[in-house]
Amino acid sequence: MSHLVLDGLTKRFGGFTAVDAMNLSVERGEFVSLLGPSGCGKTTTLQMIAGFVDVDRGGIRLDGADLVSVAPNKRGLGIVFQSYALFPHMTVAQNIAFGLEMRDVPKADRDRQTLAAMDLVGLKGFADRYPRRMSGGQQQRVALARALVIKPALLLLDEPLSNLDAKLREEMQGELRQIQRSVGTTTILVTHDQHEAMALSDRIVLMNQGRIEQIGAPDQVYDRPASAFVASFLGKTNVLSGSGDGQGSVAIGDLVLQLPGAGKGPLQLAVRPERLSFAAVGEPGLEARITGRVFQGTHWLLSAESAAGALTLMRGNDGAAVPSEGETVRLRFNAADAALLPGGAAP
Ligand SMILES: Nc1ncnc2c1ncn2[C@@H]1O[C@H](COP(=O)(O)OP(=O)(O)OP(=O)(O)O)[C@@H](O)[C@H]1O
Repeated sequence: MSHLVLDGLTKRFGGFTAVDAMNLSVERGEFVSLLGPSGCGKTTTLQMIAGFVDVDRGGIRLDGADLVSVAPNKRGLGIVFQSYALFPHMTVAQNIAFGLEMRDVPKADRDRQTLAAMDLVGLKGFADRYPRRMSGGQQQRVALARALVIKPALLLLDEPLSNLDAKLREEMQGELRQIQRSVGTTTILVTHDQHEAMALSDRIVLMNQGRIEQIGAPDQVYDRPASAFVASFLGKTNVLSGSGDGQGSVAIGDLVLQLPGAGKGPLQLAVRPERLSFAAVGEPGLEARITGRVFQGTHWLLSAESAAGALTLMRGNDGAAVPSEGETVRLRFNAADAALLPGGAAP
């Protein structure tokens, strides 16, 4: 049985549907991210799981038992928000121990569990510190320890790292993942940051306008986007126009690829910039004119125009010549690196 199940979960605000019949099953110990643009319904979904927003239709089940009818404070969930929401008048240890106190855990056990939680998040020795004398990263560790110390059935994280600067955020991502693995708590993260979702998650739920566009492991949604929306939201991608012969052959310029499942007539393919390379002399390719190039340290990002559409490609900074603006190149890619987008293929 899945640990957490959302079954046709729906939320409306007036006439507006913020979350539209969402179905999702999360396994025990899984780290799942809800990812999508602002306003797509991520936070509303998380808030329904937490019990802070009422469910209009559909169900939420934890270990098979209905969660919707359980009061928010009885759901036994650990929650960390973007704002640390620590009690300013309490020390780190008091902040962390608060949930245990509410649950009438005896003092000796409380102290032991609080110390263990501080250790877990790397805050050993901070017991008597007050939150205002701590950095943002440290405060967020306290919030995480406070959420985990009650051994929650689920850990709900709403943009927990977005107040931190880029370098610290990256460090904390690694730590958060490690901590989650070591405690094994089923975790749902809300984020609009694709890199964060890819770095942390076992699976990503890509949302758009209250609906799920795709669910899959990070490499799966990145490499095999199910829609043009997913392809463009998750990293840079090229949407190229081609034409199918109805028998699995697709022509993109002079390049002909075998793509089983491709229909007849005009269609669209998503190809990542890093999967485009230059065709060898005499090899068929898609002709493209370089329109710009930007140096990024480890690589160059080149923009180009072709008959199949505008595109972006990458060249590693490995000493090889990089074409200049105005130059014409011929590009190729493998059929395995192209994702056929729905809607583009005529029957
Ligand atoms: N209490 C409310 N009353 C009316 N509309 C609401 C309410 N809460 C959310 N909404 C609307 O529902 C939609 C989904 O909001 P939600 O906060 O879930 O999006 P989100 O994906 O988490 O976005 P963000 O990343 O900006 O937080 C938005 O259009 C929002 O304006």
